[in-house]
Formats: sequence, structure tokens, C-alpha cells
Amino acid sequence: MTRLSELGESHIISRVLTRNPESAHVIVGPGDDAAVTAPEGRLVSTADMLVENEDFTRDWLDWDLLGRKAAAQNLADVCAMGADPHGLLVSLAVPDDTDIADLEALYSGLFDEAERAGTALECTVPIIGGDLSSSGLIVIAITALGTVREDAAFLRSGAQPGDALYLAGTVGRAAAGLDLLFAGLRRETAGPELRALIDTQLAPRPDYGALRTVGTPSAMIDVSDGLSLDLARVAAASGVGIDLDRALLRDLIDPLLPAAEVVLDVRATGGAGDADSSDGRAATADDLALSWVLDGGEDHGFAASAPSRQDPGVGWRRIGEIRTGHDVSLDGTPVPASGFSHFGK
Ligand SMILES: Nc1ncnc2c1ncn2[C@@H]1O[C@H](COP(=O)(O)OP(=O)(O)O)[C@@H](O)[C@H]1O
Ligand SMILES: Cc1ncc(C[n+]2csc(CCOP(=O)(O)OP(=O)(O)O)c2C)c(N)n1
Ligand SMILES: [Mg+2]
Repeated sequence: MTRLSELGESHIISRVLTRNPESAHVIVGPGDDAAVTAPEGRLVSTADMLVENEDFTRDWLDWDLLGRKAAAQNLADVCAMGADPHGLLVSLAVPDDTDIADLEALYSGLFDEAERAGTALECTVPIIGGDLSSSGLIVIAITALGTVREDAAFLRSGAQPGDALYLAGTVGRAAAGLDLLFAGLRRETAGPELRALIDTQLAPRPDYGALRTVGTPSAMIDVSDGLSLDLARVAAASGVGIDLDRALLRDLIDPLLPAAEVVLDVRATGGAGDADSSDGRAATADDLALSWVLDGGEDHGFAASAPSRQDPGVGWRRIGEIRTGHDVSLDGTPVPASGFSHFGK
């Protein structure tokens, strides 16, 4: 083991960046005061961080998966705007006794996810810079840049009554994985079905390719905080109501039932269990699975509205419709916006 405190900063940076892909649009990459790149079209920028104890715990830390998650949550935001990712700025604070091998694993996860997005969208996604600091708690803050053709960005504000509502990827699986982790399960010991849910929490895999098949959506959002909260944002931005169809959510709910049984069992026997769950009162496996699907966001599924006559394209499933009004409902019954919020409200 070699601790970071035994190495110099520039040595650490060059070690972790050995896999950084060559990219024609990068004129000056990591190593100068700032990066110089050549974007084509309009610049799209977003930032998202992962903070120890808020977004993950040391207890279930896997550095490679943490890197994948950090890249995925930023790339999902850029791509949900309809943009091609252009590059990542990676700012990192870690304890100075961190093993360099762990940091290399983190960057390997970042590069793997950036490559997955690049393959889906036919572009190269390099790391163009960042910052490194020492801290008791691990914090990874990424700024992702992308480019989009003039007037081609997908916004939250264009949904129209009568449009259909579609989802690419999943919702609820990462929330199920989180409750399994809080219930004491670990990916190393869980069976394949529950392990897949834990893996979605630890390293979500957004369906970037679906953003190529979507055609022209009237509105789009990356579901990071849960359908109930994120669709309420679309409803507010578009001045519409949104009705989810429970029958169309069945394919998302049913695969979560075994995990819901496990979590309810652990809670019933007084184990850890609901340290962070938003469902509070779920009494049955079906209620709990539904609450994961409505309020669980970290899968980074994409929700989009489009005229219902428009073919939804490969990777998209219909989950509801846009109507007049201003709230989100499930089969006509209002759904409270109780997705995730860092400050509790
Ligand atoms: N500290 C901040 N300073 C400025 N803008 C911010 C800050 N935090 C969030 N925002 C902006 O507020 C909006 C909502 O943020 P957030 O809920 O994190 O969005 P998302 O779910 O897409 O990541 C975004 O446009 C984001 O850029
Ligand atoms: C230890 C721990 N507690 C709680 C959560 C749940 N959680 C943390 S962030 C988040 C939502 C998404 O994160 P956010 O920073 O809001 O992403 P953004 O909306 O900005 O993309 C959820 C459900 C978690 N993953 N790990
Ligand atoms: Mg954010």
C-alpha cells in the first residue's frame, strides 16, 4: 500500500490520468492553469457532487463503483439536455492516508462510465482538468460539459397536455438497493437478484443511447430525486399536470417485490432498515416497491414527454400522460412530491 501522503500531487495526478483518452477537441488538457477545448455548438454545463455519509458511506465504499456513479450522475444531466458530453472536470477531496490504488480504481470507474457514454453517443469524453485536496471526508465533485446544436436542447418546460410520458432505463432499483444496504445486506453476500439492485445504487447505468432514439421530446428530465419530485419539476416548468398509470408501472414494481419482502422482514425483526427511507409507513411489499418506484431516483432513468402519435423509439416505455393541471397523480390520485432532498424538505 502506498498512501497519498507519500506521493507528490503531480505524481498522483499523472498516475490516475494514464487512461485519459486522446480527444481531437482538447487543445490543452490537464497540466496548465486551465483547459482549452474547441466546442462545436452551444455549451451545456452541469455540476454534481458525491459526499461521504450524504450519498454513500465508508461502510459500503467501493472506489471503482464510486467513480462510475460520480461520472454517471453528471453525464446523465448533460445527456438529458440532449447534449453530447464534451469533457469532465473532476475535483476530489480524500483523506491523505488513502491508498493510491484506491484512487486509481476511482479513476478507472470514471473512465469506464465516460467510455460507456461515449460509445452510446459516438463521442470521446476526456477528463480535461480538476482539483485535488485532502479532507477527512471523501468528496467528489464533477463538472460535466457538453455541446448541443442551436435550439436543440431538451428542456423541462415544453410538455403539452395530450402528450404521452415515457421512461428510458428504470426508477426504484437504486432506492431498493439503498434500503437493502441500510438493512445490512452487502453486494458480496447478496444473491444475484438483490445484488443487481445494490449495484444500481452503487453504480447506476443510465441508458445514454436512448437519448439518440427519442426523436424530438417536448420535455425531458434526468430522474435523480424520484419520479414524484422530478415530474413535479416538469409539471411546474411546463405548466401542466402529469398522470402516471399504475398498470404501466407494473413492470418496474414487480421485480422489486422480493427486495421489499427482505427489507420489511429486517425491519420487523428490529434490524437496521429504514435509516433513510422516504416510505416511512409502507406496510406491504407492494406499498414499499411502489414507493421506491415513485420516490427513488438514483437509477438516473430519463423521463420524457412527446406527442402520443410519435413513435417512442427503442429503450422507451410509456408510463403515463401529460394533462391539464399542475400536479402529479397516479391513476388520478395526487402523488405527494416526496422524492429525495438533501435538506429534508
Ligand atoms: N450551489 C448552486 N449554485 C448555483 N446553482 C445551483 C447550485 N446548486 C444547484 N444549482 C442549480 O439548480 C438547478 C437544480 O439543481 P439540482 O436539483 O441539483 O438539479 P439536478 O437534479 O438536475 O442535478 C440546476 O440548474 C443547478 O445548476
Ligand atoms: C448514505 C446515503 N444516504 C442517502 C442516499 C440517498 N440519496 C442521496 S442523493 C440522492 C438523490 C440524488 O442526488 P442529488 O445530489 O439530489 O442529485 P441531483 O438531483 O443534484 O442530480 C439520494 C436518493 C444515499 N445514496 N446514500
Ligand atoms: Mg444537482
